[in-house]
Amino acid sequence: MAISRSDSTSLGLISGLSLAAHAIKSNALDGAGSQWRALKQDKLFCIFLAGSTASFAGLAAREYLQLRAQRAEERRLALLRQGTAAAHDSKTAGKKKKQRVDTGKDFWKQLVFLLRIAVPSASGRGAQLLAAQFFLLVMRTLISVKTAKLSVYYLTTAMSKGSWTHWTRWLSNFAAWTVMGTTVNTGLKYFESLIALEVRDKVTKHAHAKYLGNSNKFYRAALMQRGALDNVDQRIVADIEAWSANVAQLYGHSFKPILEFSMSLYEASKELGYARPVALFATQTLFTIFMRTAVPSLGAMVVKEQALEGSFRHAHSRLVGHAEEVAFLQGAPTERKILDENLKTLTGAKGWHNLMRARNSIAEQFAKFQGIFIGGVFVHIPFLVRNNLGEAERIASFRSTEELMLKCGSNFVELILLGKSLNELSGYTQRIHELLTALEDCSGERERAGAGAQEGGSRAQQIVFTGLCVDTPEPDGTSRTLLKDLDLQMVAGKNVLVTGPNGCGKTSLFRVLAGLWPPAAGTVLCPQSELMWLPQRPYLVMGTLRDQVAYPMLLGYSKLHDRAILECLEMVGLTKLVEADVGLDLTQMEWNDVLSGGERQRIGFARLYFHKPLFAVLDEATSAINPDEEHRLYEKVQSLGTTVFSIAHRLELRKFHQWELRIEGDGSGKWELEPL
Ligand SMILES: Nc1ncnc2c1ncn2[C@@H]1O[C@H](COP(=O)(O)OP(=O)(O)OP(=O)(O)O)[C@@H](O)[C@H]1O
Repeated sequence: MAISRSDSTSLGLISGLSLAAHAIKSNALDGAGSQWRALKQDKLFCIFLAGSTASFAGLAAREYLQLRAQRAEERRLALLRQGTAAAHDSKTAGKKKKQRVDTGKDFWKQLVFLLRIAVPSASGRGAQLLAAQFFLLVMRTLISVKTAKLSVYYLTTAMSKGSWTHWTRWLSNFAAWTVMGTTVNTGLKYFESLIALEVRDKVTKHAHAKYLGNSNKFYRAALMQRGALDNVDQRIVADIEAWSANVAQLYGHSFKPILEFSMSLYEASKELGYARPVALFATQTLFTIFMRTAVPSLGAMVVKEQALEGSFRHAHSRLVGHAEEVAFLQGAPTERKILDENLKTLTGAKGWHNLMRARNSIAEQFAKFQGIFIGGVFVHIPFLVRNNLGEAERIASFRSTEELMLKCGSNFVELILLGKSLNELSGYTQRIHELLTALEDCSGERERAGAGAQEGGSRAQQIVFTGLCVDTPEPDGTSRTLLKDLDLQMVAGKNVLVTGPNGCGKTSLFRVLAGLWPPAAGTVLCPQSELMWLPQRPYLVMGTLRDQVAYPMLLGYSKLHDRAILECLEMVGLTKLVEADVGLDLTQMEWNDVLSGGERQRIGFARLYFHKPLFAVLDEATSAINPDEEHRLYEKVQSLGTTVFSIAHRLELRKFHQWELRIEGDGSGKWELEPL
């Protein structure tokens, strides 16, 4: 390694370039000719060159034409569906609403917001993992930079001089590198997966806390589309996972190139000085900036793809959820068509984006190869013109310097490509940020301002509606009046039967009572913890038979309340479900699939008997049960001291109630209360 710095850098940058230009000019014909001769001699190479060029260009062109036609067809159908005027409106509204997904100021703000959730403290597990990863990253850089130069130098010297001493040095260097490199690389991969998992865990739990925390936000976000969120499940399950993996990867892949670049540059500058490398990277930066202007935003593509993935997944889960109804109606062909349509839209969009990405890739590859080309010119020239070195020394010095410059160059390209990864990340970041902020305020103005259902205190023994108005909650302002100025006081022991035509607002009244819908006006006083709702199709939780009865308590395999639960099952005539060997531990993958409609309603009553609330809303809760059994179930409710609101169309139920609240359902919000 005997080249002194003054030797190597004595050739000026401009004079070096002019020497290179002169050499290219006088040898250009020879260069092209040698390429042509090489091609002519290698027929196999020519066949594969022609084949790969034709298949890439041909297939990409066919894809382009097909996808363009499909997109045009989709636009035409959208216009037909919405009507030209509506389509125009939505198009302009879409334009207005369309947010630019890029790596600007908003992205960084959102990213910091999410990272604070993922790594909440400097001493937590997340921070510890990041610190450990940092040590490994620096270690890998040290190994790769320090050993690369030595390794290439020893090997080239060994080969050019036929020196066993240098070859043995290379061998021991390589052996040490292999052991350290394997350990460090494995550690890096392992820590990256741990970081991704930790980040996912933290952000998902945060989303769960918002989604399933107080005030039933999951109901408002998922069912009532508050916050205009599409596919909340997709965002929580898939987007957070992809975002976490991207963040973990980006952390590792941003440190490495920065460190390796600076260290390789420092080492290479000992041979080349700084002027050439700086000129090289300045050219490459300018070239990349120029190419960038032509490529589309990856973030926007990610946003669209994830939304379409969510819709496709949603279409599948709807089929799973309604498998029996679809099977009875023999709707399989229709469902298949719906699913295939969803898939076509998804693959169409992804195919189009892949074409855009290919365009992107051409720009990147160009940036990379021109870097190698210009780098080559800068690094080769000083060694080409230097005559004061022996052959072996010249080759060894050149190879080790070239190796460092190549490392330097590839890290520089990696740094520039970080922009692309950040761009992809911005898509996920936007979707998750949207989710969290929408959940934060999906209660909406009216919910926050409205009186809602007020907790009446643990000792309150009554439910009081005062001047209550109930409207349908249409977010676009087209709500209808269901109930107006309802004044009703419900005291213990006085059951109320709520009647009226379909869609008049019977269930809606109790949605307001439970605090799911805000009242349009008036107030509701209700001991929420003493109120239970039995719908027509009771919800069955994933878990044991005991969990079905104890819900919302989740007992799992605890036998603490087994006696009470068995009694409740006996009262509703469901002891047949308790199998001798497993008892209440019986677990089903999906309870809805194994219980009949009547059995599910009986589980609802068993739940009511188990919890013994002061008040219960029975919403068509006995519609699948025969009248004799219905009678027995109602008597039991009364004997437990639970006062009920019943919504029912069957007149036989009147005898269990003291009052009837009749809702007109003619849009005026009128109602009548009569003693029975
Ligand atoms: N999430 C919702 N968003 C907007 N409107 C809704 C929503 N849920 C129900 N509605 C509307 O509110 C009205 C009252 O519904 P509700 O379920 O209270 O009727 P109901 O009197 O219980 O009817 P039924 O006897 O058929 O069960 C219906 O017209 C329905 O379309």
